Amino acid sequence: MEKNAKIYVAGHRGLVGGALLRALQQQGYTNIITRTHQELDLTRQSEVEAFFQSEKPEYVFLSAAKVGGILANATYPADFIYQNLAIAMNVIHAAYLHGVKKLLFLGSSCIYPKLCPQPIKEEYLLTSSLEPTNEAYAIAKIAGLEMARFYRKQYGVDFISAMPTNLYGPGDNFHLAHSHVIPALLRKFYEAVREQKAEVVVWGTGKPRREFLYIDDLADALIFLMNHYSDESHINVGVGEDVEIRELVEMIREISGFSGKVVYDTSKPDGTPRKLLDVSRLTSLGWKPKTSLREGLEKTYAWLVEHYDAIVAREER
Ligand SMILES: NC(=O)C1=CN([C@@H]2O[C@H](COP(=O)(O)OP(=O)(O)OC[C@H]3O[C@@H](n4cnc5c(N)ncnc54)[C@H](OP(=O)(O)O)[C@@H]3O)[C@@H](O)[C@H]2O)C=CC1
Ligand SMILES: C[C@H]1O[C@H](OP(=O)(O)OP(=O)(O)OC[C@H]2O[C@@H](n3cnc4c(=O)[nH]c(N)nc43)[C@H](O)[C@@H]2O)[C@@H](O)[C@@H](O)C1=O
Repeated sequence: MEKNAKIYVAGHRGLVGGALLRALQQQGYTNIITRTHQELDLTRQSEVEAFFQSEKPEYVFLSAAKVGGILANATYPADFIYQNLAIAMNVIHAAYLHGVKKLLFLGSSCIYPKLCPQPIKEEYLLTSSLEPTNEAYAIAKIAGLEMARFYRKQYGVDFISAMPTNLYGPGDNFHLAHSHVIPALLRKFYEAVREQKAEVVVWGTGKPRREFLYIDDLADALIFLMNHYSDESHINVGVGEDVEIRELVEMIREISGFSGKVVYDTSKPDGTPRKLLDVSRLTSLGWKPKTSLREGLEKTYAWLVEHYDAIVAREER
């Protein structure tokens, strides 16, 4: 990407899009275009085509999506499949129609089978059944990455797909019911300390393992891929190591200073037992993450403490 190239970051107010915007600006990219969800609903085909027709972006990071944690995915499967299919279909097709030089589509490690061999290589896609709690979202994301691949095959366009592991960091969604595990637990422990609660409730058995990538490292990886990767296969983006949810809980408990009881609510789903990505394809290109889990959690906790009142006020509106 040339420093003055016209770059569209879709979903720039989200966790990923926000970090991408910061990283692109820091790296000296000067011509970035954005639209809020309210200004441009990417599920509306004619609006998306009109936007591409008038703006003619050269590069597109497709980081807009309907996103949520395990419970949101399991509770609203129709919303997850409809919105994510529509966004992928509309943006990828409009990018082809309007001559976008390169597009990066974002999926997620949940596209792989529930009981996949570990660590998960890119080629394990579609080799057995999906995890039921996020099947609808995974099917939409698989459709998106396959669409990018088929457009490359038929039309010769440079569309690539990245599959990140679970992400976290400043600017995440901290909603107690709809968010992912790290923002939910950071908030639960912070509130327990602040309100002197006796216990913190963690969902599931605590036995599943998850791999976590800090959001600024992801943004750096995505810009790296836009500049250095061009292949029909999607590519995994992660750190190559994972932790048990119980270990994560202990780290967050320590950071928060909470000394009460931790209770596991086993009526809540565990989800897939493990989804550790094989990141050798990415590391062999010369990219690796910089932020340890402990450091990333500390930074995100500090961010939450600073923004807690604003987060609560926004939820109450
Ligand atoms: N968070 C994670 O752990 C992971 C995320 N990913 C992928 O990264 C991408 C971004 O996720 P993340 O940043 O976490 O998600 P967020 O929910 O933080 O952000 C998504 C953004 O997309 C926007 N958006 C949603 N629907 C529409 C729409 N119809 N039209 C226009 N804009 C829309 C949202 O705007 P608004 O809020 O106004 O609706 C929001 O700004 C997704 O593709 C996801 O699959 C992959 C792996 C893990
Ligand atoms: C990124 C990824 O994210 C989702 O999949 P997930 O990895 O299962 O996501 P999660 O972060 O919500 O949970 C991870 C683990 O943590 C446990 N857990 C404990 N306590 C809380 C808790 O308080 N909140 C949440 N959300 N989880 C908790 C929880 O029970 C589970 O065992 C999908 O949206 C999927 O589509 C996707 O792409």
